[in-house]
Amino acid sequence: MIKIALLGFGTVGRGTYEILTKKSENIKKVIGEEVFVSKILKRNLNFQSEIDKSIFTDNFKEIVEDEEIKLVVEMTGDLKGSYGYIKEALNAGKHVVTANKAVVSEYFEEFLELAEKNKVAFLYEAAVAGSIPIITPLKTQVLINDITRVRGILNGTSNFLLTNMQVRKSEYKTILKEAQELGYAEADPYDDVEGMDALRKLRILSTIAFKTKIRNEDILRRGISSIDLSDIAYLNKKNYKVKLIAEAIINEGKFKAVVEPVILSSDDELYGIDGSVNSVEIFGENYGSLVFVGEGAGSLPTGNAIVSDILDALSGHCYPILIENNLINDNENYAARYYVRIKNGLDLSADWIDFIESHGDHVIIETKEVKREFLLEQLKTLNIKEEDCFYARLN
Ligand SMILES: NC(=O)C1=CN([C@@H]2O[C@H](COP(=O)(O)OP(=O)(O)OC[C@H]3O[C@@H](n4cnc5c(N)ncnc54)[C@H](OP(=O)(O)O)[C@@H]3O)[C@@H](O)[C@H]2O)C=CC1
Ligand SMILES: N[C@@H](CC=O)C(=O)O
Repeated sequence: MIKIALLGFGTVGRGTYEILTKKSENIKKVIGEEVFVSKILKRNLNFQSEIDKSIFTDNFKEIVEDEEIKLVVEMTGDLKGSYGYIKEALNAGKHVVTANKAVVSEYFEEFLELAEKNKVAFLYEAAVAGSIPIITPLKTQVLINDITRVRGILNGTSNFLLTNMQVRKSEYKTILKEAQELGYAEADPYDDVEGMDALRKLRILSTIAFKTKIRNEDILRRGISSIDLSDIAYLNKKNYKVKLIAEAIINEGKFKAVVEPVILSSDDELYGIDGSVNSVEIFGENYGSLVFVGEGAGSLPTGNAIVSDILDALSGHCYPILIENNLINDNENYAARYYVRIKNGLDLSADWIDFIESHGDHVIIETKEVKREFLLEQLKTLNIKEEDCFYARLN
């Protein structure tokens, strides 16, 4: 019997436990032994449980000091706590599997080094794009294929929000509440709607894909919280959709990386990716693009990615990642055409504007191709706060 411990028993922890229990016979066949959850860490032990309460603990020492526990699954979402748990578990010679993109994106290289030093696996498939197996195939792809671009919808909550605003014409706040109730959103949904969560996932994906260290602070970010139903109605009329897109691209030793709302026409690969579904496209020299699609959040979808990692860690099926490039950040040259919605009544005769249309108390602008920084400067000059306007890249 192989003993493992779960840290956290919320949306993801419960999904993981359910799959491990339901599929225990298959898992035993592959691993050769029963994989048994012997401890579950929680902060609050005063709760109703359908499973034996004696396996719950609020004391991490009971897990890290138990030599029989070979693998720890971190699913707490707490940045500070999880950093300590993961570090201690790796140093204690235990494999670690996590769903926590906040901690992975912050301490990625440190955890990889610790895992290597202690000869254990450190796996994080569930931290990027929920159910989609992307990390594992990407690690293989980079060995045989130069990846030049990664692009995707990496946050289920914001996609659920944008889809439902468009389809049901419901208000932003109503749908965000639903996403929270469905267990899609982060503890602080700011991370979802302001693009932080997608940025962390892009940091992990692009670091692996481009074999270079791309940090959270190397990525430009703009969220969707200032969108309103007037933007959706305007875009809908033109048969466009807006999506929060994460994209990183390399060109001649330089990279650009951004998370921002993008307006898509119906011929775009990501146009039909709706609800809490995510999609990742990778572009490689041996093919045009590979597209991965699947549920981006939720209990069983994420639990599925966790259990896949548990199987890989226990059976030794883990490729390392390579960091061998030193690409230069070229975000200052990031340029695009933008849709901008701002209040009416401003003096807007400017040569960066391609098209302008008045809609009651606001105007809609389509810009010429401008540097992103230039657009932000123009908005500042016009005295427009970021939260008082909505802008999105025109694809
Ligand atoms: N929800 C989703 O769809 C997805 C989530 N993730 C990631 O998975 C992780 C977990 O998310 P989710 O399951 O939704 O979160 P939940 O809030 O539903 O559950 C968190 C669990 O962790 C426990 N916990 C929190 N902090 C600590 C701590 N310091 N020490 C011990 N236990 C702690 C909580 O215990 P208690 O209740 O006792 O406080 C709770 O059981 C996060 O990193 C999230 O980003 C990744 C992909 C998808
Ligand atoms: N909050 C995240 C959960 C999965 O990573 C999301 O909405 O995508």
